[in-house]
Amino acid sequence: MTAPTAVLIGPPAAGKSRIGKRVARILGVPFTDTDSQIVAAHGKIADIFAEHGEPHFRALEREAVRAALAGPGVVSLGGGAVLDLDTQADLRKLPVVLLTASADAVRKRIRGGKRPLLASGGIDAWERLVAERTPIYEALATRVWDTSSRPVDQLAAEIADWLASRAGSDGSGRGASE
Ligand SMILES: Nc1ncnc2c1ncn2[C@@H]1O[C@H](COP(=O)(O)OP(=O)(O)O)[C@@H](O)[C@H]1O
Ligand SMILES: O=C(O)C1=C[C@@H](OP(=O)(O)O)[C@@H](O)[C@H](O)C1
Ligand SMILES: [Mg+2]
Repeated sequence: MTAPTAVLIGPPAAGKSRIGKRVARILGVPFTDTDSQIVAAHGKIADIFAEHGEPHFRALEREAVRAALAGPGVVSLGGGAVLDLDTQADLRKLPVVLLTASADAVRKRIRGGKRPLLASGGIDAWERLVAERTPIYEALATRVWDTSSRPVDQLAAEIADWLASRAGSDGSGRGASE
């Protein structure tokens, strides 16, 4: 059965989409970003929230996550995907990389308005989301990288090295000691 090489989770603007893509390229495996899948099938995330509400977005997201986790390669999730209990159960069987970032680092990264949950509240809203979700992120993480003050290339190389070094260690990729 095909299983993802790794799944990237973490708060909005931690770098999941950008770093995940780079890790996949280094390893020569496919890359799937669940938000991109949703946008391709259903249109812009901000429009989905505005027209149908967050619960509808979460249902579309769960389906995109389920499909992505059934395939190979590196999978980057949206920041709120881990709120879904079925997704939490799925992630317990996989190598999960948690990307974190400080509020100072993220403040510069969240301009542009494509994240509806941050559209009015900015960095304060981000900090509230992170406080609520941190227990879930930490419970699911196999390993954590902080992206606040290191370049994408360096972080991606380290994550790819780590994944390559554990490949085939016990067949699950999840590892015994973490
Ligand atoms: N390590 C990093 N250093 C500086 N900027 C970064 C870093 N990682 C990501 N970014 C930038 O932050 C923004 C959000 O990155 P993105 O990959 O979309 O995050 P996420 O998918 O976690 O929301 C992008 O503009 C990206 O280029
Ligand atoms: O944290 C969240 O609830 C969300 C994060 C976004 O993805 P990124 O984490 O890739 O920004 C996107 O899925 C949507 O705007 C909701
Ligand atoms: Mg993303």
